[in-house]
Amino acid sequence: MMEAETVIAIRGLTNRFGKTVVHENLSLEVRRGEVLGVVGASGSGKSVLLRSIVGLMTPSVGEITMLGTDVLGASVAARAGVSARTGVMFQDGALFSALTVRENVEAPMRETLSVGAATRRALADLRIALVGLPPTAGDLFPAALSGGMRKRAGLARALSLDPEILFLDEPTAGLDPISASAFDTLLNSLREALGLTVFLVTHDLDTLQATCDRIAVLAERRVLVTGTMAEMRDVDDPWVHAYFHGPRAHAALAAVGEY
Ligand SMILES: Nc1ncnc2c1ncn2[C@@H]1O[C@H](COP(=O)(O)OP(=O)(O)OP(=O)(O)O)[C@@H](O)[C@H]1O
Repeated sequence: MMEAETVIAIRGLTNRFGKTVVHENLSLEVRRGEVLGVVGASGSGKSVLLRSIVGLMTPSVGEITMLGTDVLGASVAARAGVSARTGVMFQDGALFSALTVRENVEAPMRETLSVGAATRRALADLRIALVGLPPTAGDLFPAALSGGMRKRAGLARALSLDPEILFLDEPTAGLDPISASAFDTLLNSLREALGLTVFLVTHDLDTLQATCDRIAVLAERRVLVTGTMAEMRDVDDPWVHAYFHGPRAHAALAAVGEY
């Protein structure tokens, strides 16, 4: 079998804030087409890792290659070229409250695509339909949306430029279990339809079970272990054991008949 292409390679990453060392010599690879779930205790540096990769912060030390570009050493233009091939959905959706959903989805296009207003609008409406929002949602402001709809709107904006890699920070946090499960289903169908690579930060064991090919555990300032959900159950580490054998893990696995 051919090895899948590596689309993100992180080597020797160190992040510190003053005396706090969040990451030290961290390495991780993400392969094309996979959904990689990133888990770890609160404060283990999941968000800092995501922010380092997408260029929202500059790591103290290390190398990050994304889609073949050394992003930390790249020119602003090269960096922007890589960003245009990725989409990011932040935990609260991070929508502009003064813009409608459609305008939010159009925002990344305005900076990157040289297309007219009508085409931009049509592309935005396609994304809105893709994430399962009704056509009327395009004219609404974020404040008028339910939590689940706001997540979908954030996802539509992350998909604005038809990205190859999608970054999701806690996409199901704050959703009721039915909405969370609907989001997992949506992610699976989009991933299939669009051939996405997904970097997913989550605490949600049901989401890990339902969507991820591989899991990376952040602990001790690095990626302690990577593997499938099943492999995580055999990892000999107190945090990993507690997380993947706790009552919530049992419930998540029981739901799919694996326990
Ligand atoms: N801009 C910053 N300045 C100083 N410290 C920061 C900054 N951003 C993050 N940190 C620190 O880095 C550590 C990791 O934070 P991060 O938000 O990545 O954790 P996390 O794993 O995403 O946690 P959670 O699961 O609670 O969201 C924390 O100790 C945090 O206080």
